[in-house]
Amino acid sequence: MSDDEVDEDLLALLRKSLGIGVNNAPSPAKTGVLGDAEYVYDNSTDVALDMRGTKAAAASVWGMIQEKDYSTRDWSKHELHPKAKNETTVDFIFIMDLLNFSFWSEGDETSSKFAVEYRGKRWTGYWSLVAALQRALDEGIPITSPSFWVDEEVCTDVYLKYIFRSATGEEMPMLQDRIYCMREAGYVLQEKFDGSFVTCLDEANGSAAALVNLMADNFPCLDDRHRFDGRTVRFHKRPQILVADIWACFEGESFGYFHDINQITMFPDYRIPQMLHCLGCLQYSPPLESHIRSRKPIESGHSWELQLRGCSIWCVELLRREILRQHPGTQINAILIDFLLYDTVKEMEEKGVEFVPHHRTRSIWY
Ligand SMILES: Nc1nc2c(c(CN[C@H]3C=C[C@H](O)[C@@H]3O)cn2[C@@H]2O[C@H](COP(=O)(O)O)[C@@H](O)[C@H]2O)c(=O)[nH]1
Repeated sequence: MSDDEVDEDLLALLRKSLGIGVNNAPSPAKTGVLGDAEYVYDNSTDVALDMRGTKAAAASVWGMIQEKDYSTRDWSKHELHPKAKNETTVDFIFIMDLLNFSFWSEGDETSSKFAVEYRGKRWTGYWSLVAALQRALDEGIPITSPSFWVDEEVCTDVYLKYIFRSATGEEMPMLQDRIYCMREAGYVLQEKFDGSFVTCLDEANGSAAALVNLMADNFPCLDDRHRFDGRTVRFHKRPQILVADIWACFEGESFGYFHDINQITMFPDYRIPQMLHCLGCLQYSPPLESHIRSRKPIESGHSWELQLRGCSIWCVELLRREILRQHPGTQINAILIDFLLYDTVKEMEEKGVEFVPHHRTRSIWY
């Protein structure tokens, strides 16, 4: 723990013991990830939100939701997403989101990036992961079983390299880190949760926030927290998208029931900030914009990266509030806005739309 972390905790302890500031404890909405995102937004110097752009974007996001009749049902419509509403699908989503990070290629867009051949198609990005998992299951490999991940006799690194083999000359980015995540998560599930993620769901007892915290507290490779401007900020992108994927897949029923699902925020990755900039919601300072346009890397934990992630979370929260203001009573949350933005940016990319590039931070957090 660094010095200023100790000071902060000591201060909190002192305040509590003196009864100072207790009654102005942060409102429920301001604790957790959303509160941390707002703190980053309030203290950002290289990323800003354009209020006019955000207002206009709220109208177009609402229009897209209406036009597509977008809902949790869309999750299962994706060709590669599992369809069965049972425990095997929960296991699939766990390994999928455990490894759901960093698919962008070091090369420029023309180079042959990592791709997985499956069902006669070449899948890239996030879909390359989903395709590799489905392909492994088709080949009779128990890729969703934690007991397989920890059996280093059978599930060797070489075997995993085969399982995640590429259809191009470029291997899966951060493969060794992914293998490490599988081993670590496998041991944690075996030692603490009877070898199954369903036990974690049971322990969370229908609370999305409890499940996110349980994952961040027990799975170090999911504990997506960083130091920003003298404070620890939590983004917890993969625990949150895991909860969201289960909620959407099961359409809020059975394993997907969470009474507090609306506490889940946007998932700060590298795609949505790009889309929010394209929509005119996010603005970059000239040095940051030129850095991103020239595809230069930004180190994990750098202030620029944390500003991009934190301001994106806060931006989607403002989009959600604006949609609710324009259309009171509508059933919309940060998850559906996020999913829609991701799918839209991928559709636009398919159509060859030119974007300002996404930022390039190599990390296991997203
Ligand atoms: N914020 C957010 N980030 C998302 C997704 C998804 C896919 N979710 C599916 C489930 C429901 C939705 O309808 C989607 O069909 C992947 N990612 C992240 O993007 C990056 C991959 O980008 P690219 O290399 O271009 O595929 C990587 O960090 C990955 O973790 C999302 O939905 N939201």
